[in-house]
Amino acid sequence: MAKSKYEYVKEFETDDRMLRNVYVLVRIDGKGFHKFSQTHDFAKPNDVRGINLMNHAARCVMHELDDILLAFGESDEYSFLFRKSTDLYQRREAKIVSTVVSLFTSAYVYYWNDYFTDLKRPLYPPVFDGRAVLYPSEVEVKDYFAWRQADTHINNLFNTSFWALVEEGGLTPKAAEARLCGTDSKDKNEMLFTEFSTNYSKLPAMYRKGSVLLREQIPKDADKDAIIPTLPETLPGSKSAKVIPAPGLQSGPDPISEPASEAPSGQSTPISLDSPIVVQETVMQENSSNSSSEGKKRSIDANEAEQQDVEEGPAAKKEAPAFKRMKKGVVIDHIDIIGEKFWTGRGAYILAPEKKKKLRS
Ligand SMILES: Nc1nc2c(ncn2[C@@H]2O[C@H](COP(=O)(O)OP(=O)(O)OP(=O)(O)O)[C@@H](O)[C@H]2O)c(=O)[nH]1
Ligand SMILES: [Mg+2]
Repeated sequence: MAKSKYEYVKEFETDDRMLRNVYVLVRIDGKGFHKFSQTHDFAKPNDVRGINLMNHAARCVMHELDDILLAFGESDEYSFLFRKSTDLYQRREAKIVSTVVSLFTSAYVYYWNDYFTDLKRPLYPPVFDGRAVLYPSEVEVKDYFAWRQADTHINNLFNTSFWALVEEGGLTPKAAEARLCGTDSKDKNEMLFTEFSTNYSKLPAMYRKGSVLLREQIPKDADKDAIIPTLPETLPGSKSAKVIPAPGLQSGPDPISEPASEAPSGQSTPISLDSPIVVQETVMQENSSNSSSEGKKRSIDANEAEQQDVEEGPAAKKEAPAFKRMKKGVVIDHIDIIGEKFWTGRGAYILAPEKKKKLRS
């Protein structure tokens, strides 16, 4: 076909294909969410409706883009890690970033009323920006997520202390800030406990640790939304996310070891691991009469499970609950991703070596 005389303008486009064989990390962040949260009367310091809506929007992104292995969200931001060998849009940066941002933002607005049930739609359109960062090795990927989760911890402890002083203690914001100036984590924990009877480590893990989206095995017949558990105290009354208030999801005693002194934002802080909430096992327990043994079957692969159903026959099938038939799904949890325990455990699949794929020439 003959080219039009105007077609030469295409030559002005820049080639923004990102380097191959490195991890692609896309982070989105709400623009002016300080004002947005005030305008929409978000609870301070954490609005459970807002957090669950962010989580829902992030899930939509993961459902759409299979190459995302892991996502982490806190406050008004979400990070998405793509597998090293992703060939999505031939790794063109603008296409990838704009797709993530656009899908996230439209889902945020689309599902708004499921969470903010008394307001049909946001009072003005929320805006998110996005960027892509390339990480050459597993070391930087782990440190990246440690950085974001340490940030969650530091900000949340500060905000919890700040709003306790203002809302319960009657201090002005300025006085509260002055009171917290120079304090470390231990001081804040102590203040919350002695002055406001708040045991910080017992606050919902979703506030303290952020939200982690993983790809794991889920029951084959599970509705992709139904598998998303939420802390009982965070039930948003969502219509689209059928929340399972699983018994194992209460925020129990949580021996998080606080950093000795406040690290500046951006510096990894040694936070110890507590017992993670194992979502899959919780779901299984709900369906199972023998929870402890059934819980161990969480790693059964979909084909393997179907095969077992066939081999074991109808008698075995009667005893075996339906969830033996598994598929990969997106699950949400609020666990420590700082430290090796996560990366060698539930997160092991994320950094596992990929099968060699022929690269496009
Ligand atoms: N009250 C309340 N505020 C929240 C919540 N989540 C996020 N925010 C607000 O969103 C802000 C997010 O921080 P930033 O991204 O640094 O602030 P921003 O106003 O979005 O600024 P830019 O990202 O630079 O545009 C927080 O400082 C809070 O003011 C929430 O659950 N409750
Ligand atoms: Mg922001």
